[in-house]
Amino acid sequence: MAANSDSAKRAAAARALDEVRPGMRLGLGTGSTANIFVELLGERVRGGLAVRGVPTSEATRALAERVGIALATLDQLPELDLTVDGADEIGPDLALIKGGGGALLREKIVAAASAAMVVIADHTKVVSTLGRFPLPIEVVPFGLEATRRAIIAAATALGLTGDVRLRMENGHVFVTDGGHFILDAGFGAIPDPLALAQRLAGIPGVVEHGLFIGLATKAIVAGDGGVQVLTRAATTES
Ligand SMILES: O=C[C@H](O)[C@H](O)[C@H](O)COP(=O)(O)O
Repeated sequence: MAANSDSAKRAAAARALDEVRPGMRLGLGTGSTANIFVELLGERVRGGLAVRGVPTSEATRALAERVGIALATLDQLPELDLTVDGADEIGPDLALIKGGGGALLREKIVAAASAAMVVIADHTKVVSTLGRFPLPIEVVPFGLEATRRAIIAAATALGLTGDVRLRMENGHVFVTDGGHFILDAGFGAIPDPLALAQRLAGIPGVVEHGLFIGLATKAIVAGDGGVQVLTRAATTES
C-alpha cells in the first residue's frame, strides 16, 4: 500500500501546483506530502517560476533550499498568499489534526498568516470525525506533568478519555523546532473539536495544539478514484 499512498500524495501535491501563481508568497508545509509539493515546486522554480516561500520547519527549510526555492522568514513576509501543507486527518468543514511530524506550531502560525490554505493528502486522511489519529499538543517542558494533568482534566470535562503520552524519538524526548515537547493525546473520536480547542488554548503550558479549525480553505485528496477537491462548504470537484 505504501506505493499507492505515495502516488496518491504525489497526485495531490501535483494538483496543488495549479493553485500557485507567479509572484506568490507561499507557506511551505511539513511532512512527507508537503515534501513532494516542495520538490515539484522546486522543479517549476528551476523552470522560471518566481515565488518566495516561508518554510514551516527546519526540515522544510533545508529541502526548499536544496531544490532552489527562494526563501524568506515570516517576519520578512508577514502576509502570505497561500500555504500548502499536509494533514494527519481531515474532518468535517475541513477541520484538521496536524502535528504528526511535530511542526504544528509553525504550521499554524504560517497558515493563519495566509490568505488561503490548501491541504494535500491521500484519501485515507479523510475522516467523518476527528480523533483516530492521536492529537499532538505542544507544551513547554517546565511543569510537564502539571500541564499533562490539566489537559486530561479539560478533556474529561468534555467526556473525552484516553492516554496522553510524551512523544519520544529514538529513545529521547522529541523536541520541536521551538524547543518544546509534544504530548500525543489518544482521546479517540472528538465530536466537538472547537470546544476541545478552546479548552486546550486556556491551559498554561500548552503552547499550541494540532486542531486546525477554520484555517484550511481547500483540501486536495487523492486515491484510487483520482483527485477530489474538497472545500469548506463540502462541495466536490473532480
Ligand atoms: O507536523 C507535521 C505536519 O502536521 C504534517 O503535515 C502531518 O503530520 C502530515 O504529514 P504526512 O504528509 O507525512 O502524512
